[in-house]
Amino acid sequence: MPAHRNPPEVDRVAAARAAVAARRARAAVKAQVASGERSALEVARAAWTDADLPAEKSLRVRDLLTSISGIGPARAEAVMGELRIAPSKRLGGLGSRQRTALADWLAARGRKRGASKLVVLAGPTAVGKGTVSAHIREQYPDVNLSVSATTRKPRPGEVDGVHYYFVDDAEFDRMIRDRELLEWAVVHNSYRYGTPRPPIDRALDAGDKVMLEIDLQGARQVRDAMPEAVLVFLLPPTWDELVRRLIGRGTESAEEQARRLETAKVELAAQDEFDVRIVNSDVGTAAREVVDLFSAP
Ligand SMILES: Nc1ncnc2c1ncn2[C@@H]1O[C@H](COP(=O)(O)OP(=O)(O)OP(=O)(O)O)[C@@H](O)[C@H]1O
Ligand SMILES: Nc1nc2c(ncn2[C@@H]2O[C@H](COP(=O)(O)O)[C@@H](O)[C@H]2O)c(=O)[nH]1
Repeated sequence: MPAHRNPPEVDRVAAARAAVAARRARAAVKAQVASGERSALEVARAAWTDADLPAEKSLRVRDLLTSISGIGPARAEAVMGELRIAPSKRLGGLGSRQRTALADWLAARGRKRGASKLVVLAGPTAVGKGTVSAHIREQYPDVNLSVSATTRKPRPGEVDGVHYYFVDDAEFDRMIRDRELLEWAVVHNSYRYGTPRPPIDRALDAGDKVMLEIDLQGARQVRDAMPEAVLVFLLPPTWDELVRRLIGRGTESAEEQARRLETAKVELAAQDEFDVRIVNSDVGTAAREVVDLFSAP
C-alpha cells in the first residue's frame, strides 16, 4: 500500500505554521536577551551544546547581537566583520573558530559591562554636543568627561586641562608618535583634536563611567578600537533648527558656517552607523537620555 501523503496545500499550511512558530520562538529568545533574563553568551552556548533548542540554533548571530542593549545594526555588522562571521550566519551554523571568537567577544563585553561603560557622543556641528556635555558635567558628576587635546587656541573663558589640553603642533605630533591618543582627527578642516587614552583606561579599569564628546571620524575610530563603546548620534529636531543654532551661536564666520553645514549633511547621512540616536530638543532631556545609557540592562 502506498505511503499516505497530505495534499500539497495541507503541507504548505503546515510548513507556514511551523515557520511562524519558529519565528515566534526566536523572537522570544531575543526578548529574553533584551530584557536581561538570559545573557547573549548563555543563549549562544545553549545553541552549541543542547541538541534540543531549535530556536537558539536557528537564531541569526546578527539578531542575537542586536538584542543586546546598546548594539544597533551597524555595530552588529562591525562586530561580525571583526569576528569573520558572514551576515546571514545562524548560531547553529558557526564553525568552531567562529564559536570561540563569538563566545570570547561576548564574555569580554559582559566583563566590561559589569564594571563600566564608555559612551561616545557625536553629531553635526551646532547640534548641541557641547551644551549637552556641559549639562552632564554639572548634573551628573559621576560621569567622567574625557578632556581632549587640541591644537586650536583657547576661546575666552576656556581653561587648559578643563575644557581642553591646548597643545601646539609639536606636542600633538609627540602624542601621536607615543601612541597616547585613543583617536584623533582634523576637525572642520582646521585644527587637530584627539582623546588621550591613559585617563580613559584608568577610569574604565576603576569601573567608572566615561563619556567622550568627539566628531564623527573620531567616533568611528573608537568603535574600531573599543567595540564595547556605545555610540550616540545627537540629532537636531529639524535641519532649519540646526542652521538657526549655528548662526545664533555666532562663533563662526558666514564662510565657516557654510562649510560646517556642508559637513553636517555628510555627517547626518552617517547616523545609521550609530547604536543610539537622540534628538536634542531639550538639553536636560537629551542629557538624561545619554546618561541613562550607562545603566541600561
Ligand atoms: N536643546 C537646545 N535647544 C536650543 N538651543 C540649543 C539646544 N542645545 C544647544 N543649543 C544651542 O545651540 C548652539 C550650538 O550648541 P553647541 O555649541 O553645544 O553645539 P556643538 O554640537 O557642540 O557644536 P560644534 O560641534 O560646532 O562645537 C548653542 O548656541 C547652544 O546654546
Ligand atoms: N575626533 C575628535 N573630535 C573632537 C575631540 N574633541 C572635540 N572634538 C570635536 O571637535 C569639534 C569642534 O570643537 P570646538 O570645541 O572647537 O568647537 C566638535 O565637533 C567636537 O565634538 C576629540 O578629542 N577628537
